[in-house]
Amino acid sequence: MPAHTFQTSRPLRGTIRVPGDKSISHRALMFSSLAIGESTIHGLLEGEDVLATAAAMRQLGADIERTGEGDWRVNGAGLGSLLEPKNALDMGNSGTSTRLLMGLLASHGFASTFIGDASLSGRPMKRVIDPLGQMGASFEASTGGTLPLMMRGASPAVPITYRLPVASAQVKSAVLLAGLNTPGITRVIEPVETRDHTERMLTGFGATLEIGEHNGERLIAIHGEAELKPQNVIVPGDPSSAAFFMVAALLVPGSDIVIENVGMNRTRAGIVSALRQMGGSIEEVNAREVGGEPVADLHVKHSPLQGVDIDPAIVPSMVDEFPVLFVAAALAQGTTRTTGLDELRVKESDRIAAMAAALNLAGADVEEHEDGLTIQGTGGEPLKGTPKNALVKTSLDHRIAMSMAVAGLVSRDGVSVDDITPIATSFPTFMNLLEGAAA
Ligand SMILES: O=C(O)C1=C[C@@H](OP(=O)(O)O)[C@@H](O)[C@H](O)C1
Ligand SMILES: C=C(OP(=O)(O)O)C(=O)O
Repeated sequence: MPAHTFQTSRPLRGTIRVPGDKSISHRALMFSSLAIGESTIHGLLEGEDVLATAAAMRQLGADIERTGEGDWRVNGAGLGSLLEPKNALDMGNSGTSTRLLMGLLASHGFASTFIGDASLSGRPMKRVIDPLGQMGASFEASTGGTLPLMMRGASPAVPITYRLPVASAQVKSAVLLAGLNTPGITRVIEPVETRDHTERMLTGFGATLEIGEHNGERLIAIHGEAELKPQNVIVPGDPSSAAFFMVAALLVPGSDIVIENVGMNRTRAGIVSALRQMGGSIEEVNAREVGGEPVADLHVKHSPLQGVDIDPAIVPSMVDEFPVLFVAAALAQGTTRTTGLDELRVKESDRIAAMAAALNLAGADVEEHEDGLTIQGTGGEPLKGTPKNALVKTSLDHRIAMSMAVAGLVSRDGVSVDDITPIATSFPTFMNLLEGAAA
């Protein structure tokens, strides 16, 4: 467990690029593995979560090769031709790998076992077991529906119409991926829109999807027994990773940076709106489309921030960015109130409790509620930092580690975190980029 102390930073300057989008990288590997023939992927995130997906797709019969930095080549066997895995599929720390692959394999007629680390083994899987069970898959899971878990897929599976009980792109995607190899039409109703990479990318790979409306809610229909065609995928930079540098540059006096090539998909870009609402100067330059996704360079300058009430309707479009938003709020002028964050309690850690504990330890004024935090900001004064010999608990959660790294940049005595290894799950170049930007 390598601990690390993050100290006051010089201004962040220059132009940086964050690694490829994690959600898109997982899907690029999965969908390429289902297409017959050779796909290429450029800008793939080479973080541990995505590497877990690559390893699993290899176990299922895909031929996957790294040809250069972020460049990958995939030869897929075709939908329905995946092989029964000989060993358990090790999903590491990754909820996305687990839930999307469970969906995909639910309509393949063989058994697979899913295992993961201590964090992933505590996360709820009933949310995918329920709809996939309705489609015909059967399960042996730990009591409470957690990993380790054995699933036997159904062949043929039964198409269903499923209304999402939680706003989750992972659950939506699991059902749609199960629908790919299911005769007929599988439908998902989404009361609250979540990230739409699965819909966009499956369409790009040649599947037939219809997006409509049902009683005012978003309806996605996928035609089963699809034939996917190989693609050249270009992965845009991850807005969830860029968020750490946005907040760092807003908070550290004198900062002025450009973060190039950041994905600005409407269903992901809530953090930019929220930080602007707080008074942050974030300018979108050179807006363009890359690989079917909107992308821009973000010019971020140090700004005094104001506390705000965050509208819970924005939550799905920035669900992973709340830990670092809490850090921005801790340095803002006045009170920030967040609500509707129940889903944060079932991420890699309970991110509401973990950030309340971490920020309070670092000298912030944070009150925890059932579904959010209320934070009294310092008005730009540095946080005190963690007391001597006290460490922030990161609980196998990369986003807690990186958020508290940003807090350390604006602290008097530094912020010490107990373990920085989880950062490699989503952002293996974080430490180098941070050092470079503040050099
Ligand atoms: O579909 C995806 O790629 C993801 C969906 C979100 O999870 P939920 O669907 O559980 O909210 C998000 O937190 C995760 O980092 C990636
Ligand atoms: C929640 C996250 O990922 P996952 O669910 O894939 O573990 C995340 O990256 O913040």
